[in-house]
Amino acid sequence: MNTLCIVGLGMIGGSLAGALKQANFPGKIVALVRSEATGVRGLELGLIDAFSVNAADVICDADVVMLAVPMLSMREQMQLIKEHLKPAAIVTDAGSVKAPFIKDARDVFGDLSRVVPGHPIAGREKTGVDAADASLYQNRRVLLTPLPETDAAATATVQQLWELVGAEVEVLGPEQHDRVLAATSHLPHVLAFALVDTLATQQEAEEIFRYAAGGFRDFTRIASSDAIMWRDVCLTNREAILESMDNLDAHLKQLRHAIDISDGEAIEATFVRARKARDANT
Ligand SMILES: NC(=O)c1ccc[n+]([C@@H]2O[C@H](COP(=O)([O-])OP(=O)(O)OC[C@H]3O[C@@H](n4cnc5c(N)ncnc54)[C@H](O)[C@@H]3O)[C@@H](O)[C@H]2O)c1
Ligand SMILES: O=C(O)C(=O)C[C@]1(C(=O)O)C=C[C@@H](O)C=C1
Repeated sequence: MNTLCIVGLGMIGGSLAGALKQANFPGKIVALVRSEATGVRGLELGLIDAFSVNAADVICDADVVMLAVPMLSMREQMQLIKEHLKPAAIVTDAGSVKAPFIKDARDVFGDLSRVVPGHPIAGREKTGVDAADASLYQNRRVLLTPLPETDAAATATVQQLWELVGAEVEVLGPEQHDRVLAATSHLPHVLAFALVDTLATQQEAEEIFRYAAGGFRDFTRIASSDAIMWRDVCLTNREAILESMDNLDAHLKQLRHAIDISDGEAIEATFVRARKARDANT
C-alpha cells in the first residue's frame, strides 16, 4: 500500500495516523478534512503528510481510504469520494455500528468487493485531532465484518494495517457485532449520560457533584464523550440498543423490588453474580 487517506481526522483517525507514523508505515498518509485548521494541526502534530478539504485532491491517489467520521456522516462522505476512487482502492471504516455502514456502502458503491467494514474497540471520551493518541490501538481489538463478496486480499490489507499499530484483529458478522456492542459499549454510554443528566437536573445537584468521588468518576467518565457521535450510534443501532435497555430495565426492576422488600439474600446474590462475571471477564 502506498497511500492511506483518512477521511475525518478526529480522535480515531488521528490516532491511527499517529500510530502508523510511530510504526514507520512506509506509505504516505493524507487526510480529507472539513476545515483547514484540522489539516494544519494534523501536519503540526506530525500525523499526516498532506491534507485537503477537496476529495478530488486526496482520494485519487489513495490505495486505502479510512472513513472515520460520525455514523450519520458516513454516507455523505462515501458520495463525496466515490467518483475519485481508483478502481482498486479499498474503502474501510472505524464506525461503531456495522450494519448501517454496510447498507450505506451498498447504496452508494453497489459493489462491495473492495469495502472492508471495521471497528477498533478502543477509544476515549475526548474528540478532535488534538486528542489523537499514537498508543490507542496497542493490544486492543479491532473487529472486521467483511461480507461474503468482500475480496479476501482487501480484508487482509486492512488487517495488516491494524496489526501494524499493535491491534489484534478478529472477524465477526455485522449483526452480531451490532448486538454485542449495543450491550457492552452503547448501553454503558447511554446509562452514563442518563445518570449524569438525572443528577444534574435534580434538587441538590450542586452538592451531589461536589461530594462525588471515585465511584462516580469511574462510572461516568464516558458521559464526557461526544454528543454527536453518540447520538448517531443511538440512531443507527436503535433496535439492539432498545433491546439492551429493556433487559437492563427488567433487571433494575427486580433489584428495585428486592431493595423495596428488604430481600438481602436477593440483593447479595445479584452483586455476587455481577462481581464474579466482571472479575472473570476483565
Ligand atoms: N470515540 C471513540 O471512543 C470511538 C471508538 C471507536 C470508534 N469510534 C467511531 O469512530 C468515528 C470517529 O469518531 P471520533 O471519536 O474520532 O470522533 P471525532 O469527533 O474526534 O472525529 C470525527 C471527525 O469527523 C469529522 N466530521 C464530523 N462530522 C462530519 C461531517 N458531517 N462531515 C465531514 N466530516 C465530519 C470531524 O471534523 C472530525 O475530524 C465514529 O464513527 C465513531 O463512532 C469512536
Ligand atoms: O474508552 C472509551 O472512552 C470508549 O468509549 C471506547 C469505546 C467503548 O469501549 O465503549 C467507545 C466506542 C467504540 O465504538 C469503541 C470503544
